Amino acid sequence: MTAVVVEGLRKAYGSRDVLLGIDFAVTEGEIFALLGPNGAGKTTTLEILEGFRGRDEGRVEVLGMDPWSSAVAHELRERVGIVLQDTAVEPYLSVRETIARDAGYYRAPRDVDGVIELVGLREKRRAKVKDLSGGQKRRLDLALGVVGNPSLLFLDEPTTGFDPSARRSAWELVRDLRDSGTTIVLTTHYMDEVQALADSVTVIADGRIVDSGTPATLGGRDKAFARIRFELPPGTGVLDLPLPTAPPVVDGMVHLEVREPTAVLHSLTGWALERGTTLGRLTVERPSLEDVYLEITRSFETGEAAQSQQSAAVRGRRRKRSRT
Ligand SMILES: Nc1ncnc2c1ncn2[C@@H]1O[C@H](COP(=O)(O)OP(=O)(O)OP(=O)(O)O)[C@@H](O)[C@H]1O
Repeated sequence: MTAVVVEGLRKAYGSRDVLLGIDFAVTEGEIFALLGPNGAGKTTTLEILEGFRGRDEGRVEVLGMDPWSSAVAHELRERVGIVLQDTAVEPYLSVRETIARDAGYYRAPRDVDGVIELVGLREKRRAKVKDLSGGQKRRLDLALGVVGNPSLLFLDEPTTGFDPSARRSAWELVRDLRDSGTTIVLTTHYMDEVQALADSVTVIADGRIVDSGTPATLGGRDKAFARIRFELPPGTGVLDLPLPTAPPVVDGMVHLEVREPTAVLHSLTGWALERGTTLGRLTVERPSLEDVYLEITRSFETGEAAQSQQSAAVRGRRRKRSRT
């Protein structure tokens, strides 16, 4: 089953085309990551899916509904959770009061104390919102996104400002939500977050989809050459190595690139052991998700710095949830 369908989606702000006909689908029960450089059009896409922004062209379905149709606004609010980059909440309410108040807006909310536990704010449940740290405030945002027990959850850069251990807990929470059947659409600039969480990934740049796949296959990562590096054992030369051709040696390290490293490693390590020696500082690496992401988006980065500043400047205005 498909939770979100986007086909031929186009959007312009004035004369500036921002989405140039994008297509993607989110399968029910998966964590779907929408990635792209600053100004690529991710927030615009999310806002269209969330029903905060209209589109110029294309088909958009969220849980089988058109998010821009006012007839479904109530149903969408019941079934879709949203964690924005910064949610406005009453500063003088306590954490528990804030969550309990939001819970009251839903037909079948989660248990308030259960949600507080889930996001790790038990110690802070009586603290006023204004006294929370940045990371604790983001946890509260997360709590407000899930308290309605949504079947689809939008997470816009959910762990920005979290310390490493809070990020791990947030990842666990997101996985738990997915495992309990919630579909999750995530945007983030952290590739380790994508690697840890995403079932599928779509990269958008300059208003177009430029690649999609899983964290393992994006950018042909699974087919990329493996890089093997090791120190040439003392008293040996490259020609002694059990390899068809002599590999390059840079700063005393042998550099090899092979499609499938198992057999090569087997003969190299066997060769070293037979000689009673080792392959010092041996590493085997494939390109990381960050490497392939940077490669995919490299050509789109130029000229985006100015756009990104513009993007930050307009964010405040757009995040007021007005329908435009
Ligand atoms: N309300 C608006 N009016 C005019 N231009 C806008 C508006 N909102 C966004 N833009 C422009 O549309 C482009 C896409 O912006 P968007 O915020 O969707 O990108 P993004 O991928 O979310 O970026 P970031 O990673 O910086 O959050 C940017 O060039 C931005 O300046």
